[in-house]
Amino acid sequence: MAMQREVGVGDFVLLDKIDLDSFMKNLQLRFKNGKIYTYIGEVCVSVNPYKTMNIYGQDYVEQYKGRELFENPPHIFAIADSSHKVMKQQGRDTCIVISGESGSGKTEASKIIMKYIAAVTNQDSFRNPSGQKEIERVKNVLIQSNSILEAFGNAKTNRNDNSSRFGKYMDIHFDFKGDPIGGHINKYLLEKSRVIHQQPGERNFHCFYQIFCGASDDLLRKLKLTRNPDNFFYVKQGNAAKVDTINDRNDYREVTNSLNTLQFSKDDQDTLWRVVAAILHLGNVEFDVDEDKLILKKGQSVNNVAELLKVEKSDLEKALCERVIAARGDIMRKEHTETEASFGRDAFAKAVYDRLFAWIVGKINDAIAVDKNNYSAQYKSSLIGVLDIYGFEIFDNNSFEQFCINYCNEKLQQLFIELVLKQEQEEYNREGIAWTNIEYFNNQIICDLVEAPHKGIISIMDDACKMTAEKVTDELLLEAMDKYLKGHKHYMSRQTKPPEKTLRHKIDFRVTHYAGDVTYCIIGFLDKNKDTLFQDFKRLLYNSKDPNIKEMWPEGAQHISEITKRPPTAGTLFKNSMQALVQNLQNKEPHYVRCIKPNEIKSATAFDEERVRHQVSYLGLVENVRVRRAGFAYRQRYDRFLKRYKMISQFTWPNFRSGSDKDAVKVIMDEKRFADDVKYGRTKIFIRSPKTLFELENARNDLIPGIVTLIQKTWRGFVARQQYKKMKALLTMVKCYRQKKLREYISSLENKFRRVKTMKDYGKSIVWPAPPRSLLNSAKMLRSIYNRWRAFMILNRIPRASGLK
Ligand SMILES: Nc1ncnc2c1ncn2[C@@H]1O[C@H](COP(=O)(O)OP(=O)(O)OP(=O)(O)O)[C@@H](O)[C@H]1O
Repeated sequence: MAMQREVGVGDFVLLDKIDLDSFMKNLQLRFKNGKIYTYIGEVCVSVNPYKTMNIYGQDYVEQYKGRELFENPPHIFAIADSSHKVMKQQGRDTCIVISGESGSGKTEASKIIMKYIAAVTNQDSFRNPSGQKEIERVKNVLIQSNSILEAFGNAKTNRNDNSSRFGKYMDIHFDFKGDPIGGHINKYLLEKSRVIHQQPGERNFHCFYQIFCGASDDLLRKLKLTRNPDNFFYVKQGNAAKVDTINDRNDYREVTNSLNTLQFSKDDQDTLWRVVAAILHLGNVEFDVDEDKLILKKGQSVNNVAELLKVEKSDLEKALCERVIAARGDIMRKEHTETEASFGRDAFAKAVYDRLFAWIVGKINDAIAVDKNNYSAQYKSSLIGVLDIYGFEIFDNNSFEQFCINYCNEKLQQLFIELVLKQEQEEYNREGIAWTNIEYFNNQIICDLVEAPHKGIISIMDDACKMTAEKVTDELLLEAMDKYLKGHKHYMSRQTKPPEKTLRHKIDFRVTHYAGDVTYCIIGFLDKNKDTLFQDFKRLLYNSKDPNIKEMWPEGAQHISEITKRPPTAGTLFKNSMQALVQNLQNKEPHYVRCIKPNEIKSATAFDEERVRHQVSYLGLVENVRVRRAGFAYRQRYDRFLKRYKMISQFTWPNFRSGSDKDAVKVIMDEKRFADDVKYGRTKIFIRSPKTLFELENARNDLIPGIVTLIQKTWRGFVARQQYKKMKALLTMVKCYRQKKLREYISSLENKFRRVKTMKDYGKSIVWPAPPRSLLNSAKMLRSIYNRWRAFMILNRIPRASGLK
């Protein structure tokens, strides 16, 4: 809560005015000053710094470990720590939802969170070294799974060199001590169209290039590949086919290491690269028409595909050129047109890759699953879910994919608002403070527009897909949508609203999302929703001699007569997965990281105001501030509040002795005349306006120098007194020591010289003991006294008169 020393405000809730302009001003000010994190209550807004920040080291881990959010400047570590703390202390499942557009830093954020959790766990390892090893293994496996997922699920796009082309939800399971013991990954909507087509300047998935740079000559030979990707149609269209030799080679090595760590067997790895190579060869399969008959152009590609997928070449050729259809109960084969054949080949390539990716995720899940033998059910475990999912997308041309992604955002936003409101209301209830009803945007109406049974867009699309294939077109689908949705507040097309000239006739429709209007082009919706893959391909792969490939295509086992059974459409599958995701998240204590991309040029300094403004709107951030604030800008527990501000009243400084913490807080607020701006809950104080808090902070800051001087003075006095005491004690010790040594010396002399008078030589033969250093002078004096005495005794023996003779 050190907001005074912050740049701008560290929490948007403390803005004087809640509107987009004030929000932007604060965000920009903080970004320019290197503050990339800002809170909205417990939500962390993160702006991609596009440079290495020195804020993730061990020193920062120590600073944030076990601390409350308000104790330190805003940081993503604080969100990770809070999530881990709730999970560990209250045994509740938590989740961290990370959202933002492509390149805004979601994946980096999820990696930072995972590394933080790895850094703060498994710390009492000395008690149980074998347990420690297992936890270290789990952490390592969880982190290494990233490089595999990135190789197969990420690609270079025009917006991000390492863009995740799928949504990811990862559960990390913890034991009762809060140490990670395993995990599970769910993937959503892999952008499989990238396998067959890339925009200019973009690349296919990384693995397609890694293989050319990293694989040994021997492996390349087995995969029937040359080192040059330009020979393969599926990787060269983006004009970015040029591999980044060093990076791709290093990444290949890293992936191979990770595959080994995650226990992908040699056979598994063999399957994996064979399938990737098969797709590359499939892209080179071409068709021709010879005397009205569809034929495959001559070349090695089909042979290569068949060999790599371990299927019969003749079966593959058949599947590429014709399909089985059921007509009035009869099973017949129908030859493709050339267009159908190319479409079928591409659908095949996409589906094979999609299944491969799903299989990889499944294998990773096997490797990171909680070991039930090690952690028996009696140990209650909790989890943290990390959701790294695509943000709202609006392009010049929006298609089925953007439609799904935006629907996903709509649902998550709805969930977010619901959960924040629920949390707020619960807190108000607990504290006995009356809830102020606030107006907020209800996304449910848009979610319904998409997902409602019978009259939602997905349902209308499904109905269209069920109609006899030949007759239905995208145009007819749009007509059906117009018919059912005409008059809906959030839907329009040129047909339902003719004056809307920006919409193209029979091509466009527009949805008013919470983040703004998005125009979708209907062309391709039907095909993408149907996601047709001819049954022949499924059977072909089910009959592969490679058991891994067979395992990827279980539905190929269906009997030929079952072909008319329609699999669920892409839209319905996505809708179901979103509904399951939301249901899953609903049961968890949520934490949010909202990522923002400051510019399009990957610059560490540029702040493209217009682009950021859009993102702030798409993420609904100003709405978040309004809901979070719900009448009160700030709230805090009495004990913590008192600890921070007790110095500003003479009645509470240094200690308040006439009542509870709440009474003390009341005394402060009354004395400073803030009583009208606050409400007193059962355990917390609620402050309405940020101004009050700033004034409290100012008062505190004015007093701090005096207090610091006082503390320094007291401390210095204390230290000096301690030193004085120590010195005195030391002198006494020295004195005692010297006296002791003297006593010892004297007594040894006494012993030696006791009978000196009776000795003939008066003790000349006596060896003097070495004196202690501190008595060197005294010893010298004693010796000279003795010498004089001895001389006297000798002279005394001589009669006085003898010398006179
Ligand atoms: N905290 C950070 N510190 C330094 N650089 C960062 C940080 N966050 C993001 N970046 C930079 O921005 C790039 C894009 O980030 P990231 O891949 O996480 O975006 P994303 O939101 O996951 O995008 P996509 O949706 O396309 O996958 C990173 O490769 C990295 O260079």
